[in-house]
Amino acid sequence: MTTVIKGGTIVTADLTYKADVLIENGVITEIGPNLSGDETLDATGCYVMPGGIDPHTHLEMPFMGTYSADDFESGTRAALAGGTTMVVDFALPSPGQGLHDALQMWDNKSTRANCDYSFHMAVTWWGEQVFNEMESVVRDRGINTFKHFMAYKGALMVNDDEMYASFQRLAELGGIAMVHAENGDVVAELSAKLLAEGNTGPEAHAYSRPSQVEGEATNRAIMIADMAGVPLYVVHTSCEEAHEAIRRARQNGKRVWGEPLIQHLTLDESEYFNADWDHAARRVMSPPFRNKKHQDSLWAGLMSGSLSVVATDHCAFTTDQKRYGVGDFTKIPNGTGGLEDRMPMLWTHGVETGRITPNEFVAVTSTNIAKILNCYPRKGAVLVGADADLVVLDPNKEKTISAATQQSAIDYNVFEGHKVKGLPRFTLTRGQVAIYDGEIRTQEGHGKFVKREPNTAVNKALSTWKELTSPRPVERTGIPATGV
Ligand SMILES: NC(=O)NCCC(=O)O
Ligand SMILES: [Zn+2]
Ligand SMILES: [Zn+2]
Repeated sequence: MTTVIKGGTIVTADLTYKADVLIENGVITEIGPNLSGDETLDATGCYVMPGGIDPHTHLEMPFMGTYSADDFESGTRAALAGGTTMVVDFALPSPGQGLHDALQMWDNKSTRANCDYSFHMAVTWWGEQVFNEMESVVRDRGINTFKHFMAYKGALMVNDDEMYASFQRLAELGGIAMVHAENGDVVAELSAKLLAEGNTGPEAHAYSRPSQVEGEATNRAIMIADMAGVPLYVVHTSCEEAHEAIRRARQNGKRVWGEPLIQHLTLDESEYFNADWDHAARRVMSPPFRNKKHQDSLWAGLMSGSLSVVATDHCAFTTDQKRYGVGDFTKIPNGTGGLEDRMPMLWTHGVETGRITPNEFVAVTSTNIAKILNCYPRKGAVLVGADADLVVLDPNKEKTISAATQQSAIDYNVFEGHKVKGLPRFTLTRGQVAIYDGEIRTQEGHGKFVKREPNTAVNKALSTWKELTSPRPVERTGIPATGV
């Protein structure tokens, strides 16, 4: 059975051209004019693009005394409805738990996925077992990215010595370090002070995490990664201070990538000052939403290339779950949704406004991610031989975002009421049409795990450079006799 996508304009990270796309057994087999197949998808007036890759999700994650509400079934259904065809979730060992043990739990949950997925591994504690298991996680399981939380003190946070040890290990293994960059010690101090002064509401979450805590931690992680000789990926970059650290590091030749979220690009801190407790608490996430100055910085980073990708950090909690934090903002589960909305929100606020081009849109939602995480060109490409993970985006299709019509399991949407233009006419996951003109045709269990090899070109270049410039003894001709 073959499928042809006919009459559309192909938009990739570097090209825009008219052609049909032929798909057989889940992969692209031909691109060109006048193709035909058993099934035809009419893409007239549409852009045919690589499906989105969301590099940062937390599906059914145990966190802050509960589990995030979207699992691999509802989460990947939401993803496909919005044009995203692959998610990368974080396998999170609890303190003392082995990495393979945690992976087993994520393997069990992910069997329900509707689209392909991969995992990042989190380093939530440090010891010989973690050091040893990292090797087989990279070599046997095909996971080359390891996240370190510099915040969530007393829970997931690791200290600088642990981070440095883990980064060095990753440099040896050809992996990539990731960080949640916030100074967890300062956040803990500020939170305790705010609570003691009677600041218990959701707005205090934002007060407890000013942009300086993120800027400091981002810069610290960059310097530690540079000393360890490992490439660094900074998740959910939300502010100018963090962006500035990334921008400066990149200009100085360091291998660093920054990942803004669609929430930080389009929603601001005024949400926390809403008089309705539920409204504000539903938007509690770390880092918190910022002001317009920070948003402009993030947009400029995407336009100039100092920031590389756009994610969601999809970690959705219901209103009831958010209410665990009534009377104490530190108990509000941190996280917001966005899987269904990332692509349409970015198209609307990025492409429709002229802030980014359609090709840049493809780069930051898909191709750059596939290249950094090392699954390109199987993913993130419209090329013969690539998986047929595609979105046929209709630039004239509009909707108003509403929890009433969303795929996510939660009872609200942080983008509620936002009008978006640029929606999938079709979304294909390895050739299977999962979204057909608004109709959900997802298949639970269709998704497969995507292995990602270590030692990317960036790893090789960085380790070559580090080796070349490493400290070595000076060769001297005349060495004086030992003094008495
Ligand atoms: N971001 C957030 O608030 N929740 C998800 C966990 C994390 O990435 O920090
Ligand atoms: Zn985080
Ligand atoms: Zn996250």
